[in-house]
Amino acid sequence: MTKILLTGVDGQLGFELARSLAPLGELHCATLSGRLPGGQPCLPLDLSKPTAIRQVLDEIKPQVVVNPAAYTAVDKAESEADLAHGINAVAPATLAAWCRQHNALLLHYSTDYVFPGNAGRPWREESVTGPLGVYGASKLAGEEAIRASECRHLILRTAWVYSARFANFLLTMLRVGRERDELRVVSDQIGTPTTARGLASISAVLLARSAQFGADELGTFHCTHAGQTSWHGFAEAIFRQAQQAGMIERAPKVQAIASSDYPTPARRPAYSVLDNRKLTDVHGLALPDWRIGLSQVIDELCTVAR
Ligand SMILES: NC(=O)C1=CN([C@@H]2O[C@H](COP(=O)(O)OP(=O)(O)OC[C@H]3O[C@@H](n4cnc5c(N)ncnc54)[C@H](OP(=O)(O)O)[C@@H]3O)[C@@H](O)[C@H]2O)C=CC1
Ligand SMILES: Cc1cn([C@H]2C[C@H](O)[C@@H](COP(=O)(O)OP(=O)(O)O[C@H]3O[C@@H](C)C(=O)[C@@H](O)[C@H]3O)O2)c(=O)[nH]c1=O
Ligand SMILES: [Mg+2]
Repeated sequence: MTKILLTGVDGQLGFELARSLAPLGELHCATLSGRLPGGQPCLPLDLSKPTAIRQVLDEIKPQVVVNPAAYTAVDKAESEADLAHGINAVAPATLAAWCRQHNALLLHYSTDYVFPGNAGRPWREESVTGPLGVYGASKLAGEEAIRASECRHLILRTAWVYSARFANFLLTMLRVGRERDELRVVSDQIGTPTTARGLASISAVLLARSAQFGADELGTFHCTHAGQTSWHGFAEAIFRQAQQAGMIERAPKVQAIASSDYPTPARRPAYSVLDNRKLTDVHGLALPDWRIGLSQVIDELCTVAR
C-alpha cells in the first residue's frame, strides 16, 4: 500500500485532503501541534525545522508527500519574512530534496499571489511571476526550489481558498455581516474563489493516477474554480446565497471600495485570475464555476448548523 505523508491537516486544504486521500493509501497525518483538529494525536512536525522534517521522512519513508501546510498570513508575513520563508520556501526545498533522493512524489500547493496582477487576461503557468509581497515571494521561492530539485512533483497553483471551517474570507464575511448593517469590501482586486474541497478532489484524482505519469503529466498546474470576481463580488454572492439558503434573515449592505481605501501591510495583485487550461488539456480535469463551489460550501454550513 502506498505510504502518504500529509502535512497541515489542521488547515483548510489539509483537512479536506485527509478525507479525500484516505482511500488512496496508508495516510500519515502531521500537524505542528501533533494533534488532529478533533484532538486525537498525529505526527508532530514543525516545518520551520529542516532537521525535524528529515527525521519524520526517514521514519515514515513515504512514497508520496502531500504538503498543503504553509505560512498563509499575508499581512503578518511582511513583518515575519524569515518565518514565512522558512515554512514556504525552505520546508518545500527540504521535502523535495528527500523526495528526489528516495524517488518519492511531492504534491505541493502555491498561490496566485506569485503574480504581480498587472495583466488583463488570465495568467498561464509559464507567465512571468513577480510577487508584490513577502508571502507571494516565499511561495514562489518554494516552487522554484521544488522545480530545481528535479524530484517527481506536482505543484497546484490555486487562489482565494475557503471552506466551511477554519479561517477564511467567507466565514469572516458571515461573522462581520451579523455584527454590522454595512460592510466595505474592495472591488478592484479580481480573482477566483476556490473551495478547499474542490482542490482536494482534484488532488485525489491526480494522485490516484500518478504512478503512470511521465514528465508531461508532472510539473506546475493552475487549479482554481472557473470564472472570476472581485472580493466585493464574492462578498455579495456569499450574502445572496446565505440568504437564499435561509442561513441569514437579511443581507448587510456591501459597499464597493478601492484598495487604497482599505490599507493593509501587504500589497495584493489587482488581477490574479489563473488560466486552468493546462490542467484540462493534460489531465482532463476542471472545477466548475466559483458560484457552484460557493453553493456547495453554503450547503455544508447549513448541514453542520442543523
Ligand atoms: N488560503 C488561501 O487563500 C490560499 C492558499 N494557498 C495555498 O494553499 C495551501 C493550503 O492553504 P490553506 O489550507 O488555505 O492554509 P491554512 O492557513 O488554512 O492552513 C495552513 C496550515 O499550515 C500549518 N502550518 C503553519 N506553520 C506551520 C509549521 N511551522 N509547521 C507545520 N505546519 C504549519 C498551519 O497550522 P497553524 O494553524 O497551527 O499555523 C495550518 O494548519 C497553502 O500552500 C497555501 O499557500 C494558495 C492560494 C490561496
Ligand atoms: C475582511 C475584509 C477584507 N477586505 C479585503 C482585504 C483583501 O484585499 C481582500 C481579501 O481579504 P483576505 O484577508 O481574505 O485576503 P488574503 O489573506 O490576501 O487572501 C489571500 O490569502 C493567501 C493565503 C492566498 O494565497 C491568496 O490566494 C488569497 O486568498 O478583501 C475588505 O475589503 N473588507 C473586509 O471587510
Ligand atoms: Mg488572509
